[in-house]
Amino acid sequence: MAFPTVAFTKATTNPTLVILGFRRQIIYHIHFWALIAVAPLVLVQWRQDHTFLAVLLALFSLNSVLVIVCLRWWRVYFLRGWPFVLLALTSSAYSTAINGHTGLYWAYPGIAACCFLLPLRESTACNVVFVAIMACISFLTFPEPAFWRITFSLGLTCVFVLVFAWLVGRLKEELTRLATTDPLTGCLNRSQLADILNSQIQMRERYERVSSMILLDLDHFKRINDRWGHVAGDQVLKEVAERIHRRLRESDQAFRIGGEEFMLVLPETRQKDAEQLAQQLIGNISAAPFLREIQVTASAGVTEVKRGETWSTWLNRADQALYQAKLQGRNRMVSSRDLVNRRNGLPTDATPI
Ligand SMILES: Nc1nc2c(ncn2[C@@H]2O[C@H](COP(=O)(O)OP(=O)(O)OP(=O)(O)O)[C@@H](O)[C@H]2O)c(=O)[nH]1
Repeated sequence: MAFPTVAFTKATTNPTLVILGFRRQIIYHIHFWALIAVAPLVLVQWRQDHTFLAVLLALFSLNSVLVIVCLRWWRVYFLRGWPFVLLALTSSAYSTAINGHTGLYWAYPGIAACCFLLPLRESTACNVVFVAIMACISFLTFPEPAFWRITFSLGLTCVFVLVFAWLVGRLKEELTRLATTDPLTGCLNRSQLADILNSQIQMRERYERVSSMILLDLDHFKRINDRWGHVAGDQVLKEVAERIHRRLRESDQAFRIGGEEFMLVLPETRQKDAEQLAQQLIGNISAAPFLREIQVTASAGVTEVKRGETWSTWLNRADQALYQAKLQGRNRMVSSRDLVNRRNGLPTDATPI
């Protein structure tokens, strides 16, 4: 049987968006199948003169339709799972109180859905309260042996599904980490580069917040590989990343965007401060040899984001500055301001380290 699938994300290479797409699929399917199962019961309960229960189930079905429509046509989910959980658990508790076993059966899928719709802490709290309420109702409704069986089986279902949901959450985090970081250096890879640069551009457009970028490239890295071997080259890259991370702020982000090329995104940092940081990083890299004997230098291009530019033009300006640093003899930083000054015939302060 073919499941009703919905394209919740356009084809994307951003792992965070892919995960979000899967989450929406889960939410969609839970609401879709619950609607099919519960909608006919509105009529059944209405006919049995259980008006309050019929109203609860009608509200539940209405909420499911709303969520399905929002997800399918607008790809948004703003209800955060609470209406589903509250209506499902209240209906099954109330139905158990008036219908006995026929209501109780709905408690099990209700518990499972709760674990996937709410964050872990909220679903744990919600399920603990629900099992306690169901224990009270079954104590009053069923003989004592049945009360114990119901309470333990509901509790065990809770534990199983919570453990499963927790593991799925861990798996999701781990997959995101693996998909967004470079395994050698631990820096971010290119997968989220456009999103992160775009968010800095938006901060510039909306709130006049200034961000800067440093492109840092190791000099003559091919020679290091040729002379010391690829394994040593890998070790150098790893240590360069460590030296970079040691110097960065918590809010800064370091990407490895090519073999020996790093990109640093510095929120709330003006060009002048970014230039200083680039000089310090280049100094740190050349100051002490790697693996005790490998002398490494690096060149950098620095630029601040401008109003109205796209992330690719911003990156392009940094790239041109880096190119100039290489042309001017390497082991130095060139600022994009210098390029503009040079074009206008003004003095530049490209700084050899
Ligand atoms: N060990 C190692 N080497 C890599 C890795 N990725 C790329 N490289 C090497 O990095 C070198 C880059 O060489 P080039 O692009 O010519 O740059 P370069 O020698 O640093 O010269 P300039 O950038 O012009 O100073 C190549 O030899 C690649 O094989 C990696 O993950 N590990």
